[in-house]
Amino acid sequence: MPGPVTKPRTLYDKIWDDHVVDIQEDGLALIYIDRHLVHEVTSPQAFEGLRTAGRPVRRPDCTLATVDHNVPTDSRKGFSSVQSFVREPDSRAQCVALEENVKEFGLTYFGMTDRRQGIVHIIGPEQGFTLPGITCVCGDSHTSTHGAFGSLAFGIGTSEVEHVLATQTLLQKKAKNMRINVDGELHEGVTSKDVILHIIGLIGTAGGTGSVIEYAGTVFRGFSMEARMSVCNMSIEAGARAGMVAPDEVTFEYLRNRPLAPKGEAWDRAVAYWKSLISDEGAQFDVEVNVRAEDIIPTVTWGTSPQDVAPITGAVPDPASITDAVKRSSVERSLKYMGLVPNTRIEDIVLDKIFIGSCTNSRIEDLRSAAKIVLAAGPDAKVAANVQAMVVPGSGLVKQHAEAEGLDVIFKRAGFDWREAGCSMCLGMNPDQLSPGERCASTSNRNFEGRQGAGGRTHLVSPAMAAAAAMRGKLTDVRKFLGVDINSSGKLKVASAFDFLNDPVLPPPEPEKQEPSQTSPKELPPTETPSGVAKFTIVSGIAAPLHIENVDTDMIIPKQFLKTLKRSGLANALFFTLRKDPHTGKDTDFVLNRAPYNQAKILVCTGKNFGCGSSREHAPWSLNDFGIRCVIAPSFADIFRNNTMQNGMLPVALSAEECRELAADAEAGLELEVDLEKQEVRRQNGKPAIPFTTDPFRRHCLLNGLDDIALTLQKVGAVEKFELRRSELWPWLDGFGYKGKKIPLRGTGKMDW
Ligand SMILES: CC(C)[C@H](C(=O)O)[C@@H](O)C(=O)O
Ligand code: SF4
Repeated sequence: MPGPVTKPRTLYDKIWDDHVVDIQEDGLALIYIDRHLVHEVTSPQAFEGLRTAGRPVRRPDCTLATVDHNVPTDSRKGFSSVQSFVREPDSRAQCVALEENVKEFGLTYFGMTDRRQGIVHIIGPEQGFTLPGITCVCGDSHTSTHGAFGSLAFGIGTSEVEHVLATQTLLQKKAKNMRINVDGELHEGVTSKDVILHIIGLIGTAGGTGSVIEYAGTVFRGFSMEARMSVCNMSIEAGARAGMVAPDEVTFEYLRNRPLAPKGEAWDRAVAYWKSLISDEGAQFDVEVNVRAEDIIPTVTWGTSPQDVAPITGAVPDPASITDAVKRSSVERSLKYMGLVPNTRIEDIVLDKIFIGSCTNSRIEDLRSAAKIVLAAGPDAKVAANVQAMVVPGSGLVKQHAEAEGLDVIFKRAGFDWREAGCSMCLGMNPDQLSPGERCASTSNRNFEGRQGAGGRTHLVSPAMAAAAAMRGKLTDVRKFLGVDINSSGKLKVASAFDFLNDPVLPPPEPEKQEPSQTSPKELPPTETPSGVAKFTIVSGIAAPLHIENVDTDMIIPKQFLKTLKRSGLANALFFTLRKDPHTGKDTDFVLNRAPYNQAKILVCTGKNFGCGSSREHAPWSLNDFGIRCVIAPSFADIFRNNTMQNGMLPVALSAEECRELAADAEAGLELEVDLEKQEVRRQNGKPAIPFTTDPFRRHCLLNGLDDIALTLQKVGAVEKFELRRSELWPWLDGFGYKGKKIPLRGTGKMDW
């Protein structure tokens, strides 16, 4: 008898199905989390929450912590303690808090004297903590990096960090399946970074919203793990929930013998399972994008969004040629911030700083590719006199590896600064920052306003392009160092990188309407459950209009305010760079500084993709502190939307037209009323209320002020049952540890935990 016909599934479908602990009728699932990475910026409030509720960490064996964002990258030769080494008091407080928390909760921790310390997204793969087929989370948006191993890896906010620490699960709605195929052969000098920048240029920073991207095609198959990680890393810049590449021999070879990878018989069992992790023939993707490898050439960004890309042979766009008014004004704004004149040739852009580092590009292969260009410039070639250049390896082990290969010597001889591991000038939470007006070619992933320092200007590039830029002092086509005949490799659709401005590859995003639920309130958890968050029923009051697209969370709250150990006190930090004049420190005329909008309870944004970028829950915290309880926009970035609802706030997605109408009401001084029970926005001008939809479970929780963690803890039986099954099917996921496998450490030889 023929067996049951199973529907072909995607790689994402398979990992999802293998992790569902419990599913509600409305499709919201409780999924098990196999690996949790923790860093000092997004965890203090989560640990504090556990402490207050008297909850332990459920799976310390599946949790790994390190310090990365705040650590100074100065030499640690004279290091004696975190207290004396981290001089900036708020940075120090976060590092010390993590040290205390890992001790109190019994977690594995790579501290500053441990050579395994580094950026979370570098150390997870390096240790074999990241494995194929797992779910992996971290309070950090670039957790998407780990999807390169064929895992479901995504960033979460601090409330969700607390949820995972307490329950080892998360409440999730299944995302859409999106596949990006890049086939053909890349031109010489074109790297994984150019590929992902090109893709983001094509689909835009909201192109992947609500989706998990699978990267497929010959180009990704041919990529090393390092290259796949750089691509998956920037999935978040494409708006996606996660990015992934199906595991193959390249993946297995990378993982073999890593300290935390399975060994012996467990390894064979694991590989057999990992080999099943491919999208089946005929599996359905909701969105599919095809890119020709030959169309990609070294790519850079010119503006303040990762989608503002241009081929190195191109020029800065001219707003005058853009018909769409919102896009035109966004390009004008970017060019003004970037200090660039329309039509400037990209190769004429002169730089002040070069940064080679970050979780996108600070692995050994990245450093090799940069060093190769330095060498190609000639044995005595030096960094151009007008620039300062720095290399920041992603982890202590990458640094050690690079030094063993002599890469440090190549860099130092040419005049690069060779630093210790950390996030460094990617974000500048430590002392490595751009000064106002300084222009930097950076191998990081975000070129937002003020990202690398207030007033700093960032051009995103590959490590090889960064090295070329360092040697020439301006943005430079790296192929000039490789002896490539640029004209012959270029029957290129050079305009393609600008095409998104007028001709998007993807259809414009639909407003986010939810399906009405089948779930009856009876089936939802009881309202007597211990309540932890503020209720949201009706909010009425002043609405502030905002006409910006892709409002990123760096813009909502800049990095200097992420150093807090609390969830409150952030009202003044909200939209800080827009609200304060950088020179005088005085209030600008930004909408939230003006009466009556300084009393706003609702924010109406007419641009799509509100809250994109970083996972910082500080963004909704600061909105809340300011008094804004509801944000209305055409679409929201996934992590931001979750974060708001964790804080008793409501994101309302309406069509662009409806948002424009409500913004017009706001501009006319008319108040709005948002009613979650009735799911409508009421207006004062006699026009009909505008209906909206919210996920039924979330609505129930908001209306009743329910705390997710308390609700999930009621399902502990299902979680235990799942864990038993997990131990049987995937035994290598349990109880990792370094017992008996201690890596000798520098200095005292003591472990940090
Ligand atoms: C600090 C953290 C919340 C943040 C992120 O989520 O991405 C940071 O890593 C960043 O790159 O902005
Ligand atoms: S994007 Fe930058 S700041 Fe964020 S984790 Fe990566 S290196 Fe650190």
